[in-house]
This record gives sequence, structure tokens and C-alpha cells, in this order.
Amino acid sequence: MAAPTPTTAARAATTHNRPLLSSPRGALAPSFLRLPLLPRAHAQRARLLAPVAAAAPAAPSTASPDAPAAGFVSGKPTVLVAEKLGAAGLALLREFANVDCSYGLSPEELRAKISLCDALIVRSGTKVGRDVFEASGGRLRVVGRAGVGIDNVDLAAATEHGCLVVNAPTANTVAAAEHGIALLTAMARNIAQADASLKAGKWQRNKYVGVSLVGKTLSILGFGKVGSEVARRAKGLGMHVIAHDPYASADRARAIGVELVSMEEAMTTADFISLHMPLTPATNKMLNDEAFAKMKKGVRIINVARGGVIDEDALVRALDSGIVAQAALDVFTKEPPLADSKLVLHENVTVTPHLGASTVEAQEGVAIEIAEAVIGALKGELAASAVNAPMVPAEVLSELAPFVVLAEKLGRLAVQLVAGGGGIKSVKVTYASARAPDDLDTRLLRAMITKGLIEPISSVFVNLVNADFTAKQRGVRITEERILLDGSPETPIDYIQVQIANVESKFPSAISETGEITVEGRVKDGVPHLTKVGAFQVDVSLEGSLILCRQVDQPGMIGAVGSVLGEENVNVSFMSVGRLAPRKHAVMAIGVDEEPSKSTLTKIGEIPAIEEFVFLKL
Ligand SMILES: NC(=O)C1=CN([C@@H]2O[C@H](COP(=O)(O)OP(=O)(O)OC[C@H]3O[C@@H](n4cnc5c(N)ncnc54)[C@H](O)[C@@H]3O)[C@@H](O)[C@H]2O)C=CC1
Ligand SMILES: O=C(O)C(=O)COP(=O)(O)O
Repeated sequence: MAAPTPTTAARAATTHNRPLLSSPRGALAPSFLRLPLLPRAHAQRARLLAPVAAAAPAAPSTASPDAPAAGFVSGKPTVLVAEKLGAAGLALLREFANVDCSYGLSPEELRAKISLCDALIVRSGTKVGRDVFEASGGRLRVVGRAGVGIDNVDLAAATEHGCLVVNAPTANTVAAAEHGIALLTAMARNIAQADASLKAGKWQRNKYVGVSLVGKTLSILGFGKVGSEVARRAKGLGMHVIAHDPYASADRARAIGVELVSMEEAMTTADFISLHMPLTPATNKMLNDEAFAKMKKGVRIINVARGGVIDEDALVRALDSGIVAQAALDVFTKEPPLADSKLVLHENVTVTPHLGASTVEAQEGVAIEIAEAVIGALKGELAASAVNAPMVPAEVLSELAPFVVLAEKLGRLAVQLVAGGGGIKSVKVTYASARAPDDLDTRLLRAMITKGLIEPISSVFVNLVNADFTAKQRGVRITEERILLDGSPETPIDYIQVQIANVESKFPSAISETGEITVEGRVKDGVPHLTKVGAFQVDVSLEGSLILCRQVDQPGMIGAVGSVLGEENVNVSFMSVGRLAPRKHAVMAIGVDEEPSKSTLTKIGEIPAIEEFVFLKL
């Protein structure tokens, strides 16, 4: 088959008064930056790219027992703050949202309130389980964890509900590290026990002889932000610091004089072990009977991470047998622990009630950090501290902005070309780029193609958070391929192609030689363009809606279609014809600002040379 020849500008309709490239340059970028948190069920599709805050407030769920709180300003989103948050963060939130500070809610009360809230802010004391997302009725868009550990939030359920989870990953690092060091030194010198004894009227100088830290080996398990700050401080105390972390960089460790070692070495050689990994299925009960059995007799354990990383019954056994000489614990499997907890009451155990992040400075910092993240997310911006969505750096975001718009529109076009719309199983996306594959992050683009593919044929609202999940759930397999082009890697992507395999098309010319519905697009001057349909090359700016016609290439076609549209005052924004060869078949792509009526579309179909046509909403 001969290569189709584009004959774009030359064939542009003359009947309309708009320039060929009518979209203002870059006009699409800002809406992309507001994309990930799209209004859902109660929202209009036309508002898909609108920020949540600007949208009318979602109607209270009919299932909700409560009316909106008195004094709330309509039009503002509602943020439920379920645990104590620093004043500066609350002030920021109040500038932007209706803020409901309700501390100490029971699970039932939380479920009852949540359907009236767009965002929820918690610390470690509130369990945000699947029941909370289900009770929200689709309104909850952001969960902000005012701290680091997100083990109290059901991330899978959040993702399935398209709810973004953000945390405050940096503001309490130093506080947690300082608390770790405080527990280490207090434990080594029996500070808590001696303090209690003296206050009880005793003077027990022989009983509370401590151990020195200098020259002792400290094993840090989890060499992340807190772990490395603990390491720095422990080195200052003259300790020999080693660390185990399967994902940490040895160079970063070496830079602060820490050697990364195996788990085995970290456990068998340590005089002190300090825990700083997150609680995950892999770290759950990591310190168990087997692990304690490997440790040096007389080891001392510090836990400022999560109670669940230690098998607490095994720790009691290890303390009783003398394998573990002392433990200092800030966190517990169940918080607060039972009043008769053997572990808490053990005389060789020093405890604090989850105070790692509780300094004045850290709480102010965390409150500001989470308020900013939640406000940004409600505005629809991509949060840098997103926990269940790809984190894409700001500069990458702005560079990819027009391609993100293109990606969604290509997905939207491709699915509308499928006869019947359903039954899509296999979609291939090809990115042609001069960039090395690891220099091009396509997760965002894939999510937007998925959004474009799924939303026109379902009631599901897809965003960056739930795109992969939604595709998988609907049995749509999306594969990605790269074509590495020669040339300058200045532009991230030359073109994006979306192909749907094993389906019939309501516009058979959209099927390529290899049998898939194929659409391809590029970004020109910041504006997304459709540049190929099936085997036909076209060039039409992706705005408004689109009519695709296949016709016998002959003079007068543009005028014929243009005048049918003109009769109904439908403005043509762009027109382009791609043909296989002169006077053979051609595909005409016509961009229209308004949706033509059924009768106008019928009239177009009745133009004798038009063999097939389709109207597509972008
Ligand atoms: N007690 C408190 O008030 C506070 C507790 N935390 C806890 O401390 C944890 C760590 O916080 P950050 O250092 O800020 O997080 P981070 O994400 O910077 O560091 C966690 C490190 O653990 C490592 N890790 C993951 N799996 C591991 C495994 N199986 N073995 C060893 N290392 C593993 C990761 O590679 C990462 O480097 C948080 O997840 C939270 O649970 C944090 C702040 C305050
Ligand atoms: O940030 C963390 O992971 C913490 O454990 C701090 O918890 P909190 O916010 O003090 O309940």
C-alpha cells in the first residue's frame, strides 16, 4: 500500500474564520497540572480538569446522617482533621477549606462524617480502613497522613477508590531521630528506672550501673531518613555504626561513615539494634524468636519505628532469657498497649507513648507540610509526597503537560472508534522519542491513556491514582513500547500511538494494515494534534470534537461537508485530508467547536462520495 500523503493546510476549509491552529499556545498545560484528582460521580464531565476547590461542593451524600456543619462556607472543600494538628497548618487549611477538627472519633463516627468530607487528615492514631473509603461514597479525594508511617491507611482501598494518600515525609525526621537517641542513652544509663526509684524514695546507686556507648556497635535496620540521622548522632557519641537496608545506597552510607551490611551481620554483631524501617508485610515481626536467637547475648533494642516490626511475645521471652538485656520502645503493636502488657511492665524495658514525632518544632512542621500537600491535592496538583500515585518531579510535569493532554485524547478517540465500545482487552501504546527509555517517565501518560480509554465507556472516573487498578479490573491489558529515534532529545516525545487489537471499528479506515485500530498524535506548538488514523495521515488539532470521513478523493469534498456544517452554524476549527494516493480514498478529519445535530450528521453521511464517517467527542 502506498504511503498516505498528508495534505493538511492546503486543504483547510476556507469557510470558517478561525486560524488553523486555534488553540492558544500552552493553554492546556495548566489544566493538566490539575489533573490527578478529578471530580467524580457527582461531577460534570465538562469539569473533568477543574480543580476540586473551584468546583461546586459535592452534594452531601444522601446516605449521610449529618448536614454540613454550621458556619461552613459553601463552595469550599471540607477537610476533616481527625487528630491534633499544629496551629500553623490549621491556619493554612482554613484559608482554603472548611475545616472540621473532630478529635477522638469512634470508627462509627468517622464513617458517618466522612461522606461530607473531601479530605481527611490523620496521624498514627486513626485507622483509615476500607470501611472509611466505602463510607465516603466517592467524595473523599485525599487522605493526608500528618507524619511518615502510612501503615494505618489501607492504601489498596484508597487506590481502588481513586483517593490520593499524601504524607509529611520530612518534618518529623529529626524529632524521631532525636527520640531514638534519647531512648538509646536513657536505656544505657537506666534513666527512667532510676528516676522512678528515686521518686519512690530510694537511693539505688549500685542497682543502676549503666553501659557505655563509646566503641559499641550500633546496627541500624532501615537506613532511610530517620535511620541515617540516628547514625550521624550515634557516630558523634563514638559508636561504631553499621546498617542494613536492602534498598539504601552504599555510597550514601559511606558518606556518613556507615557500612551497609547483611541482615545476618547486622543482627549477630550488634551491641545495640535500632529499628527504622516502615511496617510492611515484609517487615512485620522481623524481630522474632529466630532473629533474637542469632543476636549477641546482652544486646539492647531501640524501636522508634513501629511496634509491629517486633514479635512482642518473642521480645518478652528474649528479655526473660537475657538474650536481650534491655529494650527501649516508643511504639507498640497495639496502641495504647494493654495496661497489663508484660512488655511494657518489664523492668528492663523503657517505654514512651509514641512520642517520636512529638516535639513542638516537628508538629508545627508536619502540620504545615501536610496542609500544603492536602491543599495542593485538592487543587488537583500532583503531590510530591503522594504515596499511592507516581511522584513526578515538577519540571517533568510541566514538560509532559501537553503530552498528557494528547495521551488522554488519543485514548478517548481510540475507544470511540471501537464498534460497540466494549470488549477491549489489548491496547498497545508506542512512544517514539529520542530520549533514552530511562529518561522518559511514561506512567503519567499511560494513566491518561487509560483514563481516555475507560471513561467514555463506563461510569468509572479514572485518575492517576486508580488508572492501573481500573484497567486491570476491567481486563484491559495495556502494553507500552518505545521507538528510539535519532535526533535531539530536547522534545520528550515525537509521537504517541495508541492501538487497540482484536476489535472491529465503526470507522473501518481506522484499522491499520496490521489489523488494529490505530490513532497517532503529536504535540505541535504546545497543542496536541491527531496525525494518523489507521493508515491515513491527517493533521488536526485536538480540540472540541472531531468528524472523520472516508471519501473518494475528489474536488469539492471540503466545501460539501463545510456547507452542511455551516447550515447548522457549526464552526469548523480545523480540517485536514489524508489520502493514500490522488483520486483514491482519503480520510478527512474535521475539528468542530459545536456538536452537530443528528440530522446534520445524517446529511454528511448522505454526501455521495462519503463512504464512511464517524463523530468523535474529545
Ligand atoms: N515513633 C515515631 O513517632 C515515628 C516513627 N516513624 C517510623 O519510622 C519509619 C521510618 O521513617 P523514615 O526514615 O522517615 O522513612 P524512610 O522511608 O526514609 O526510611 C525507611 C527505610 O527503611 C528501609 N527498609 C524497607 N524495608 C526494609 C527492610 N526489610 N529491612 C531494612 N530496611 C528496610 C527503606 O529502604 C528505607 O530506606 C516510618 O515508616 C515510621 O514508621 C517515623 C517518624 C516518627
Ligand atoms: O510519622 C510517623 O510515622 C509517626 O509515627 C508519628 O506519629 P504521630 O503523628 O505522632 O502519631
